Amino acid sequence: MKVAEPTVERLVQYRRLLDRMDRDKVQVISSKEIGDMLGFKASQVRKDLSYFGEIGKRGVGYNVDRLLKHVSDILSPPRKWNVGLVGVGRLGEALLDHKAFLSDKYEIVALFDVSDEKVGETFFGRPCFHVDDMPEKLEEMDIEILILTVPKDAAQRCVDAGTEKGQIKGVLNFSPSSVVAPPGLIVYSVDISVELEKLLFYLKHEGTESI
Ligand SMILES: NC(=O)c1ccc[n+]([C@@H]2O[C@H](COP(=O)([O-])OP(=O)(O)OC[C@H]3O[C@@H](n4cnc5c(N)ncnc54)[C@H](O)[C@@H]3O)[C@@H](O)[C@H]2O)c1
Repeated sequence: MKVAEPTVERLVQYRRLLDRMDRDKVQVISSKEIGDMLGFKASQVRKDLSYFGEIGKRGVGYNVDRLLKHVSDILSPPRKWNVGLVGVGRLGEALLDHKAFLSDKYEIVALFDVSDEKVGETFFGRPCFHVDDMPEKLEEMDIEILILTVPKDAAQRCVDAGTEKGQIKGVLNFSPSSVVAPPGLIVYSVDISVELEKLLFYLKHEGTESI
């Protein structure tokens, strides 16, 4: 099923909000309330949530607990993904140290680098291995996702090493370079400067509705 990226981004926001509501013991929530809190139209919320199967009843609202489970199941299967982070530099360490990266859906279990000062060390409780040992370590530690926080020129080599034994399914690429991926591998690139440019665009065209 092909789902547009803005829809997935909204689903992530729904899950965060519902998680908070659930912890606050809120039992029922309407599409209008969700929309008001997140800055979306109620019709958009209803459309997103019904796309994967009807769950709420018109005029009654959604049961928070059920909707949270529904959205969580859509976003990720009920399992925990092991993640490897490649490039333990400024950005890599900042990500490792951030509580936003604590989740029951994924866990960074191993680190990879080329620096003699880092290989063999432990960072925030995770062992750092040499990139040359990546194919074996990924298999051994059942890692299926890579986060790349390496310099631009190193990104392709890391993807190649990561996919050598064919078990990597997804790559979150922070380096400012596009990489060639074998068929079936999902590469998702994140660039804060691109996001800032998008923000500047919307500020320039004030009143343009963001998606
Ligand atoms: N996407 C974003 O918004 C964003 C923001 C900041 C930085 N970046 C990018 O993230 C990357 C890392 O930035 P940084 O400031 O942390 O750099 P850094 O120099 O502090 O860290 C890079 C790390 O990668 C390691 N490394 C180098 N070659 C490697 C290889 N072949 N295999 C494995 N590890 C290798 C280095 O030893 C170092 O530990 C850069 O490409 C930078 O442009 C992206």
